[in-house]
Amino acid sequence: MPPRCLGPSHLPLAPFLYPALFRPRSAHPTLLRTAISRHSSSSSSSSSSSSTLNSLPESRLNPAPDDYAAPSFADKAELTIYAGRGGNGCVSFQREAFLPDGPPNGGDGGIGGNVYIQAAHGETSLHKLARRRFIRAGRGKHGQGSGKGGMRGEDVVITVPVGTIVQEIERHDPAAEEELALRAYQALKKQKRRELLAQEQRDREAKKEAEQETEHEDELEAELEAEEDALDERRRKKNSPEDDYDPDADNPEREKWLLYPGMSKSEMKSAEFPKLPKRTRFFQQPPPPIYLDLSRPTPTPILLAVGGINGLGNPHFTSRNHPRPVFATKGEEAVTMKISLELKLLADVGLVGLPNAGKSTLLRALTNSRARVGNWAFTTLQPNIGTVVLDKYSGRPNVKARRHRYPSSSPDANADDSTLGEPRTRFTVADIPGLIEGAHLDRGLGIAFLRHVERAGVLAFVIDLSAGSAVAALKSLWREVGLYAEMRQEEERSREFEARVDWDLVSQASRGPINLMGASYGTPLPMQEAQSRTPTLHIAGKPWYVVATKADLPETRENFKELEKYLEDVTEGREEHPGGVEGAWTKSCAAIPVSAIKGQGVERIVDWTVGLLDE
Ligand SMILES: Nc1nc2c(ncn2[C@@H]2O[C@H](COP(=O)(O)OP(=O)(O)OP(=O)(O)O)[C@@H](O)[C@H]2O)c(=O)[nH]1
Ligand SMILES: [Mg+2]
Repeated sequence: MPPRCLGPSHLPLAPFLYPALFRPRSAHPTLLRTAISRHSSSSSSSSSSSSTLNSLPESRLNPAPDDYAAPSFADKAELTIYAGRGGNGCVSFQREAFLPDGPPNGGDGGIGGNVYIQAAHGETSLHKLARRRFIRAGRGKHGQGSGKGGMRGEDVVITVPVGTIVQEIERHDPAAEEELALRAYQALKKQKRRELLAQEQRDREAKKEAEQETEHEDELEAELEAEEDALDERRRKKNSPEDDYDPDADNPEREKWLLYPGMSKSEMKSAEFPKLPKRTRFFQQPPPPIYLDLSRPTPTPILLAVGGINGLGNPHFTSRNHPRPVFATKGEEAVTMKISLELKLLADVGLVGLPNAGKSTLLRALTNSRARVGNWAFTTLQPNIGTVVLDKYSGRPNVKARRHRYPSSSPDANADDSTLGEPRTRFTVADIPGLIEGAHLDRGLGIAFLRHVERAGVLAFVIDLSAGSAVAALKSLWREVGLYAEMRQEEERSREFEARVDWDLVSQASRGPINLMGASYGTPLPMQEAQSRTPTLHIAGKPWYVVATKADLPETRENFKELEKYLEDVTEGREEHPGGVEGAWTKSCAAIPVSAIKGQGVERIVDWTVGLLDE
């Protein structure tokens, strides 16, 4: 269905909104009435006082410079996460009256807690996580006497906003390191044994030769000499550092044992341990590097770092050789990981414009936002998100919409169940700081904020009709956006990380936390692959339109006419796309004249946007 926009006949607007220039589309009277009543009530309610900045009365849409709400916001955070280590096993024996040598009854330690991550609606910023910096899961408690097992360490779930990208920076996995140390030790041991055997062989051969060469007369003398030599040799070997080598002394496995408290050092040194039982973690640690693109709410938490294995109590080691084992095993150290979180807000519409174009005023006019407005460049320093409510819960939605889908989801992927198939009741609008020429080179407030509109379903270019040629402004904005998109694509291509979330599997998993690398989930599917396949055009492939704002100001009409003519040419193919991108979306390029400060014309934006989102 084509985007809908209200025709001039339905709009009791001032002549500066050029109704004759606006292309007629199907109208939606219900929406119109509510939208108009909302804005007229909001502007009339506060028309008594007057603003110091312009001649218009102070209102919600023309607020005083200090009338704004600035919620805390951070779109980047770096966290160090610590999974909990496992609790130690306990060495203990039953003691009772008339039972001096009771059986072993040491309890097992508790398993360490895991660290998970989950994307949820409702979260909009990473500032709390950025302040925390460290996240620790609970450690498993040690086992106790009388067979008491230690408590399991508490799991931690990191909740992030939908649209967060998680990247692993570094990790320390003691279990993997231990495994390496053990392998190195076994290789060394093998080599030593081989050397010893070779030495013995050589000695035997030398002795044999000496025996053959010796004459009968001095046989006795030679034998004595040989014996002396052998004795010397043995003495020399004994004093040599090589002979000090005790194959078991630096066995890394010894480190894993825990001995009965109060045992002397020599006892500890001479203690003989059985073979360590082979144990695996209950959850498998996802292999490095982790890369997650949480562009949809995750129904269940995703595992990041696995807690350590618990130690075993001494009853596990009772055997014929060790009827009263005075040892237990220690709990395993757990994974430590450094991750970076980057939030790309997921709004349906992204407002892109030069500084002071009127983006924040437009956001205020469209939504209940209290974004800061000021007559100077870079009033907005952080992205603002507002929600346009279409359904007033008065029975049926004001705008009939089909399905609400996430813009970044691939067509065949299952979206979050809670939002699929529902009529559209709202959409979100992101207002970002203004862009200046060279923004893609990080000039002005730079590209840092362009990523917030990168994922929007629709782009709205907000252009100030009173500030020079609107066509030139549009071209310059598209140039910046296009160059940014190019840079992002380069980045994506050279990215070595592979995403590892299989969203289909994630949505199938009905309950319990997700272990991405668990055997039951099979080979992980690189989600990024699915995503990078679709947006070859990246931002240029998205539907867009122009909001020509400040239309109430004098002498803006010609500028708008020129803009509209230009956009018509772009739609018809007579002019190339303003960003010069081949194959970019030019299906129905429209310019909507508005006076955001008076709340006039903004309802057209709502209707047009819904049309584009549902296209
Ligand atoms: N006359 C008129 N003035 C407007 C309109 N919209 C915004 N303004 C004024 O333009 C100035 C800038 O508005 P903002 O909404 O702060 O502009 P912005 O694009 O968010 O600016 P930055 O955040 O700095 O990029 C303010 O003084 C507004 O009152 C409009 O429709 N008509
Ligand atoms: Mg602003």
